[in-house]
Amino acid sequence: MVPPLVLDIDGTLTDAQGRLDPRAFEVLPTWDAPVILATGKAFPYPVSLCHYLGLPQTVIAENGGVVLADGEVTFTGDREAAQAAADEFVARGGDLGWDAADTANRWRETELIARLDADEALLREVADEFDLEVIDTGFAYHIKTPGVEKGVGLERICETIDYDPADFVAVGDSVNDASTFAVVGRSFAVANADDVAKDAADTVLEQSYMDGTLSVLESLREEDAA
Ligand SMILES: O=C(O)COP(=O)(O)O
Ligand SMILES: [Mg+2]
Repeated sequence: MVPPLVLDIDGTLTDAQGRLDPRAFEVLPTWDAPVILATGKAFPYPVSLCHYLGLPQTVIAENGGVVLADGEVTFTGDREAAQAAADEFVARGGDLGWDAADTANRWRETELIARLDADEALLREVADEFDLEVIDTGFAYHIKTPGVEKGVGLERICETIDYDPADFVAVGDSVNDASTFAVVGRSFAVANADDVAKDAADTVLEQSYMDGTLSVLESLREEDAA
């Protein structure tokens, strides 16, 4: 049997611009074990991706703030505190960087994000005053509750499905994947990963983005066939 997978989305199943690599449609629907998408994106993004990939909806969104397994959703993280911090950031002259529709945040339930061209120093200063943290995933700054992590979300999912976190193989690219890497059996950072993810991973891959992820999936299939 191939092992279950917990896969980051941006930087891991995408290219550098965040566009989904179409090879995901070949390899993920035919994976013969659970595939969990674990992302910093808002809940609708991984749900839609599961829908269009034809995968069961088992997802970790908002860096662990939102978890869906077996038709049940759970939330952790203080969205109101994140909103208060964001309002204060704007009051002090900051700009989250989104247009009026703000599709990056409008469905967020446990945290908020700012564009990478936002004033990082001011964002960190304000977040600190609200006992929140700021993480830089390489795709956005997340204003989040400390302790809300993808790895905790995976542990919660494992309480409802018949697997242990240690059964999983993880692939990821950034600081928000380190907690996943800490609880799974085997972890891989793609070559484009940040230093935190590289340090946390068991293995740093030679290839970047989906090329790196596919190299892991191919070798897992070879191990299974051997
Ligand atoms: O939302 C982000 O900032 C990054 O998303 P990811 O966790 O899927 O890489
Ligand atoms: Mg990522």
